[in-house]
Amino acid sequence: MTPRLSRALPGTPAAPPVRIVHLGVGSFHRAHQAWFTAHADDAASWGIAAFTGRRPDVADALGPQDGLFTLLTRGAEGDAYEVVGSLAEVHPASDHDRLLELLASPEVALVTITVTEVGYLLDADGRFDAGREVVRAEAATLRADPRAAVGTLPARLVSGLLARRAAGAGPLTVLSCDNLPHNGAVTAAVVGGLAGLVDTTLPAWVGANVDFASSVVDRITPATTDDDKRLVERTQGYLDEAPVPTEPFAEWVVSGRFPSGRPRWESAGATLVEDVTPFEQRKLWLLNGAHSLLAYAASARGHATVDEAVADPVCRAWVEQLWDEACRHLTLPAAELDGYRAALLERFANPRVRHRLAQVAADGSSKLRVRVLPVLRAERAAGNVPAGCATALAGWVLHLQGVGAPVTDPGAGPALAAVATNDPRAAVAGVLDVLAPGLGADAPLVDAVAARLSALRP
Ligand SMILES: NC(=O)c1ccc[n+]([C@@H]2O[C@H](COP(=O)([O-])OP(=O)(O)OC[C@H]3O[C@@H](n4cnc5c(N)ncnc54)[C@H](O)[C@@H]3O)[C@@H](O)[C@H]2O)c1
Ligand SMILES: O=P(O)(O)OC[C@@H](O)[C@@H](O)[C@H](O)[C@H](O)CO
Repeated sequence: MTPRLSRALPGTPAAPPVRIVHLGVGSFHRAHQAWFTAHADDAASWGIAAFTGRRPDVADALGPQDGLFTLLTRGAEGDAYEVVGSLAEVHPASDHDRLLELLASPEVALVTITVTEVGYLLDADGRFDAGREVVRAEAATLRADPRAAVGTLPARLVSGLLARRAAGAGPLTVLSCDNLPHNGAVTAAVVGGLAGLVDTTLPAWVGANVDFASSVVDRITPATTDDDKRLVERTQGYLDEAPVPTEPFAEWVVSGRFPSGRPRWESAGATLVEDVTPFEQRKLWLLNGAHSLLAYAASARGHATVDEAVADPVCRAWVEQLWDEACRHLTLPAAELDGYRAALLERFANPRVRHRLAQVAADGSSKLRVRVLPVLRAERAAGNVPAGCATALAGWVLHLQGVGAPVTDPGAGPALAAVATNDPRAAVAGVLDVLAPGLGADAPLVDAVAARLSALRP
């Protein structure tokens, strides 16, 4: 019988002591932060206790494997396999007591996060949505009992910080690794916002003790398939219920103070900077902007994966158009941007990554605000009507109308209501207003998006 991957198998790495807590252990955390941590030259001192974001699936799969998983790195020419050992513990989100115990320990220096854009509970303007029912309910729960089990990211962090303050466990860094602009400041704002609703003395303690670091993260990591599991079993001779396919490229640009220390991630290739903004805009506007454009507009043309889409000259021209628009507003040197674009096209074209457009398409109502709207606003301020942005937005309208990738977006209610009309201009104006109140009154923009909508409709 094929053995299950675990630390009992010969040659597998030992579990390092836990000094990092991660919230939201999906595929990306394992391909990125867990991999960088395992490759740092002080990896033996930095173990991760990882918690799922909501459902227990990943903890159920990784528990019997002692946190080990196979990273399946899919180069254009072939695969490489590596057992990653930095996850020392894996817990379901429901194991709140363990989260509090860890955050109350002075050994724990860092909390890292990947809970998707939606997990931060932001409103349309990107601010903490303190008016939500779930926020009010979890604030009341924590006021009544600071150790009570809570489920949202802000509430889990606030209850953990209350436990840390009570234990006198010292300062801590909270490091967001989600695709959000200013992810450190956003995390500080959501934690500060909820902290004030729970205990009026907590925001000052947080201000003095918690370092909200920022990072730009990059590694294209599609969801695991059953084929990936079979491939690992066939080639590696063990069963892994949770291998992670990813691409060879990996980038991490980090800015923070790290008062209680951190792994030497730079020894594994990460870049430590004072300000992540130029890298953040480059990545979100070029890589993620193009991804979202393709997820909607290329899936409407019948494409299923990113590599198929960029092999289609029509889709590739849309991407180049969007990139020309974005590059007019990026501050990095032109030669660097040209190199970045060329490398991106190569990464997108990797036929073995099989990144499904339907996966990228999820949660468009949150993603488009940070990936496409900033470029659109900059272009309109410069007097341009950007055709690439218009294609991305027209693709989203079409997607909401049921064409192309399916809609998986709990926040799409108002946009779905806006597109339920036979009048293309009204649908476009309604969607633009949902994305940014007032944008639907921009007649030249509405005309451009409506024209693209007619052109894209199959
Ligand atoms: N996959 C990639 O290529 C990639 C690359 C760069 C950055 N990221 C970032 O990582 C995030 C996760 O990507 P992934 O590939 O690991 O996805 P995944 O589906 O494998 O994991 C998502 C994780 O987020 C949690 N989550 C989802 N919605 C949540 C919510 N509302 N509240 C709390 N937790 C929630 C899930 O429980 C899970 O732990 C992305 O949304 C993005 O911000 C991903
Ligand atoms: O992970 P999401 O859902 O935020 O976005 C889907 C992709 O655009 C994204 O995961 C990219 O592959 C990634 O940002 C590359 O580093």
